[in-house]
Amino acid sequence: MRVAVGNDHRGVAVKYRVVSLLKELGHEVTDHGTDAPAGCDYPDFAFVVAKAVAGGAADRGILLCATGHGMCIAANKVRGVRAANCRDALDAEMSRRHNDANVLCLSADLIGEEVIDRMVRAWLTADFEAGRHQRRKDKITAFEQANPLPAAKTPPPAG
Ligand SMILES: O=C(CO)[C@H](O)[C@H](O)[C@H](O)COP(=O)(O)O
Repeated sequence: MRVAVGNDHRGVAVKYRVVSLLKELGHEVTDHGTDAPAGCDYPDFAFVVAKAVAGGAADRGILLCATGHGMCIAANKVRGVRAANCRDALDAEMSRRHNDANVLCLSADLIGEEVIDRMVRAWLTADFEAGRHQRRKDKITAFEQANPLPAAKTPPPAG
């Protein structure tokens, strides 16, 4: 799978671990995150990854910040993105099975490394169940199409 990854300054170390795991699992990774410890702004990275997924340049996205909340809020502003901020492997798996989440948001501060590994593995292997969940997903898509947000502009360089 082609996986776009993004992070702010709080997610640098965990990003390296996630990128390494993704490569080990055979995925093609594009790292859109910062490598610098200097404070920066999570929306700059969330929008790049979300647009890569929504536009088809990536199959999935993974975003990391201190809690995952900021990344998740920002990513879900991009039409076609279904970002889920998850805390454990079952949570991540359910975001795929019921919600067809295409972006996984992770907390770099609140989740242990081993749990993050399990989450990434579970999220990448779980399939959308469709069925009744397809109807609900379709309602979200229809809402997005009826209430379009303005297209996100390319964010300025971080820093
Ligand atoms: O948006 C967030 C929290 O809801 C992200 O986790 C950010 O990483 C965090 O807010 C950054 O905080 P900092 O004090 O500027 O490092």
